[in-house]
Amino acid sequence: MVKICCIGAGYVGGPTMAVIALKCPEIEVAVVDISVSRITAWNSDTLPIYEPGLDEVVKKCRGKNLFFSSDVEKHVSEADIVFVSVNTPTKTQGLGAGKAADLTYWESAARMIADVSKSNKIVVEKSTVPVKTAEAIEKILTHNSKGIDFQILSNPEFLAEGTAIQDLFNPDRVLIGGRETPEGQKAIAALRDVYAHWVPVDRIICSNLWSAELSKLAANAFLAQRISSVNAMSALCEATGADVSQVSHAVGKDTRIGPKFLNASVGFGGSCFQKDILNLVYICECNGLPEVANYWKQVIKINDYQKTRFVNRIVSSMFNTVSGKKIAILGFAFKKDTGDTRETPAIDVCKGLLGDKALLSIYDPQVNEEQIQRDLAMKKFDWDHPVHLQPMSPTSIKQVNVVWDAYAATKDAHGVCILTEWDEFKTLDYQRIYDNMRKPAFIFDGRNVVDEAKLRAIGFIVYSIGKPLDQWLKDMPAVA
Ligand SMILES: NC(=O)c1ccc[n+]([C@@H]2O[C@H](COP(=O)([O-])OP(=O)(O)OC[C@H]3O[C@@H](n4cnc5c(N)ncnc54)[C@H](O)[C@@H]3O)[C@@H](O)[C@H]2O)c1
Ligand SMILES: O=c1ccn([C@@H]2O[C@H](COP(=O)(O)OP(=O)(O)O[C@H]3O[C@H](CO)[C@@H](O)[C@H](O)[C@H]3O)[C@@H](O)[C@H]2O)c(=O)[nH]1
Repeated sequence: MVKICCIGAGYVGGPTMAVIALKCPEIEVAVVDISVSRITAWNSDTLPIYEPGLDEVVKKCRGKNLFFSSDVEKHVSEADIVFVSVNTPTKTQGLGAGKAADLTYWESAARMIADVSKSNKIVVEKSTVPVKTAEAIEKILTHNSKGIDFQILSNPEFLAEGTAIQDLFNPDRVLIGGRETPEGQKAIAALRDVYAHWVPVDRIICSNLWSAELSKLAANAFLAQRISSVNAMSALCEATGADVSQVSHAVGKDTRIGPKFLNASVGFGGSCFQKDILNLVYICECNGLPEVANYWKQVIKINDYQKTRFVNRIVSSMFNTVSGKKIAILGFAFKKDTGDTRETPAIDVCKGLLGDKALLSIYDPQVNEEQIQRDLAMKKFDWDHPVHLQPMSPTSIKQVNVVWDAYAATKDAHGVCILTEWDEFKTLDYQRIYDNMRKPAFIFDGRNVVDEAKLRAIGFIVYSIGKPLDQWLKDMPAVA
């Protein structure tokens, strides 16, 4: 029986391995992690991550050919294929701080693999890593190999959160990079056989190692660039009276451009886009390509601009101060259908409003108070470390109140900000919300989910990203 072990039971390792176990009943899959609490949660009825469809897949395989364990060394030593799906955070100190990927966790996983291995292994990079990481890992493994043969493959993951199971069941492509030697090609074939259990072979792309590593960074940079492009347009739409939804629709109808990923928003979030672009920028700089680095840096700059612009709109339209005013925040996750808050634009918007002394009442159907307080207290990039190594927040922020209902959040509020596109925000009883708010009552829609005309008819002053402005907002221009 082929044995697979995945180091890292996170958003990628957990769902990816659960799907491999489901689709390949004759393969034994073990997912291991240094975080005991994560493993305990994977073995319980409440999984550590919320992802539609994940519970069913885990329930079908857990205890049969899918195991979650904190006995990392045992499972690694027994495996034929070892996936490494650990954190690759942005460095916060030292060379490349604020940009370069911190490979501490990757390196420690590689050294552990070398230490405990007694048989030949294929080691698969699942984490997103800088180009040429495979070479570094190869050096660590071969210098400590005790005669064991290690083949390194790059198999980046393209799943998006909220649709992870769907994406894993039906991927646009699976990418496998390996050495162009006979042994490298044999390793590629072995991994291809695993995916071929359910992925059509024409969607399994094989390449050299460096192309596979770079393709992951490139794909995320292109996706994020589309959002920054449409967000840049949204600012111009507000200035000119154009409507960004109409512009996106018209532009996306061009089959060369396509309609996806053209929704203007308060900014992109999530654990990957910013981190991976910063990593790409650093690699360009290290390779003596400052123009290319600056080109990609702009994608992040526009994203930061969009979040600041949103906060400035709120404050300026509410008579240039939100001090002591209750503002309801609807949605805190970085997108709908996930409880993940990593790099969510809500953190920057909330911090901006708190900086102007607002009182925040936050509601998100999947994010609890402890998480929100941690996020608002944490320093930039600290979130991307194993949970038990993250600094604890010393105190909770008193101006922040977390509630479990949109109506409680909005009661007596001066303004409402929609920061995640949860479906339930489309069908709220906005008349009831308006009746219970202070007047004038404002709605700032950072996701373009509400029907502005209906809300205006109720009496709200409405701001929707990239849409023609109310007279009120035109009269109170925001400083960009
Ligand atoms: N989240 C996504 O949607 C996504 C998608 C594609 C790629 N990625 C990439 O995949 C990687 C993992 O991302 P994630 O979102 O799953 O992160 P995560 O933080 O959810 O999970 C990583 C896990 O690795 C564990 N870990 C760290 N070092 C370890 C070690 N030495 N031994 C055992 N366990 C260890 C941590 O405790 C943690 O549970 C990152 O490189 C990320 O960029 C993420
Ligand atoms: O038109 C759009 C599409 C997305 N977003 C925002 O962009 C962010 C990222 O969304 P999405 O890409 O759907 O989610 P992620 O889970 O971050 O997935 C991205 O990052 C993963 C990690 O690398 C990759 O595997 C995926 O392919 C890539 O889509 C979220 O805040 C979205 O709200 C927009 O603002 N407008």
